[in-house]
Amino acid sequence: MTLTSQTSVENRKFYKNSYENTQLLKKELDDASVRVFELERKIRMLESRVPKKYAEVTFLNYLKKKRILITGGAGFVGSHLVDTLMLQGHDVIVVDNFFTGRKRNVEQWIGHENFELIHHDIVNPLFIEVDQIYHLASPASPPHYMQNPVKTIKTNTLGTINMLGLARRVNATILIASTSEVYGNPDKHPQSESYWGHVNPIGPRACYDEGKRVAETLTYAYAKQEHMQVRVARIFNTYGPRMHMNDGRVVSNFILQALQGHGITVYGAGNQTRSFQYVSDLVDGLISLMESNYTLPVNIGNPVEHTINEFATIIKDIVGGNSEIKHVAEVEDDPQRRKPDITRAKLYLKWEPKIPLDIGLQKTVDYFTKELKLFKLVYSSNPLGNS
Ligand SMILES: O=C(O)[C@H]1O[C@H](OP(=O)(O)OP(=O)(O)OC[C@H]2O[C@@H](n3ccc(=O)[nH]c3=O)[C@H](O)[C@@H]2O)[C@H](O)[C@@H](O)[C@@H]1O
Repeated sequence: MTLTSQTSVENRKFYKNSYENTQLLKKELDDASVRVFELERKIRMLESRVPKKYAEVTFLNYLKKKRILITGGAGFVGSHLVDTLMLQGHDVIVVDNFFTGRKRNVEQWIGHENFELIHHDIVNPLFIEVDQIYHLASPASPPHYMQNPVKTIKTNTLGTINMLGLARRVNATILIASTSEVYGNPDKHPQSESYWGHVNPIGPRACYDEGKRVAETLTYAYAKQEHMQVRVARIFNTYGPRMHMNDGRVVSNFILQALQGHGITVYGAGNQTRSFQYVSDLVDGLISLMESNYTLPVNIGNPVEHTINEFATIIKDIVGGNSEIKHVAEVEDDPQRRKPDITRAKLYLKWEPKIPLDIGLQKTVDYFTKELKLFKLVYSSNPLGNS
């Protein structure tokens, strides 16, 4: 064998060995990740056997402590409201059918003496004793509410009747979570509460838009006829941690796409606008409204408005990476401009949003980064998703 051919054999051997070593290391790393994941699961299981540590809640005497029902309390917004009201020291009862809500969102309170979780669909009547009701139950993301439009209408009509009936029976104050969607594709800008809206009653969004409009109508009919204490919050686009990975709304879609280096999907030309509020601002607004004496609808939203194109760039800049912004088909009846006029909230609730978009988005990006890591670990250890 010549010297050159001997060297090339050695080179091949060297590369083969280092390739095999890398593959071996990669496999060991993957196995270690799975083992860490399984150990974490075991630790969680063992921890569940020892008495749980809860965040410290304020002590309220029986005159100040309220029994508060939150329908949809295991959902994205509901669970943040649960946290705040629990920390304030109230008795909190969550009712959820877990269609879009998750036990995981409220697991931090399960077992606490002030907390109760009821698996129940509010389309059926509910008989409990409470002082206040935050009625949040309904899917809110367009792909979710359009998936079963009849159920969405039932939840917002029958469900609302049941909750108004409960409030009447026990003389509770009830807050209805309405939406900016009652303004439809608005021909007035920004939208104030006196605007009656521009809704297509037979379009794909109608199940939600009209469902919420009927919910408002029912609320004021009950208030007038039964002399009840009612509050109506018209909630504008809201984002933050605990949004579902499959939520389908723009904030979670764009962040997850940017984090994974996928194309950022702008629907249509991207000139449509939205104004985004961080979830803690919404929670403060809802509590201020409930505690006020104001009975007419109030917009709760952040008036800082962006086009969806601008929003895609903002998220891309925060996340970094190489995602491209790609334009895909527009969605039917997509509202073209949306921005709340919050004069009423400022005047009657002394409320306005505090969290700037960049701060709120950073917290949301951090949340989705963790969620994605967990999802990948679960998936790699159990690709069929069997439990
Ligand atoms: O986020 C919310 O709180 C609101 O979200 C929805 O209303 P919408 O404004 O249509 O919410 P998104 O689905 O997040 O869409 C916002 C805009 O982004 C666009 N979009 C969405 C998702 C996506 O991947 N790409 C994209 O360009 C949509 O076409 C739309 O113009 C709900 O219908 C409201 O009830 C709810 O208050």
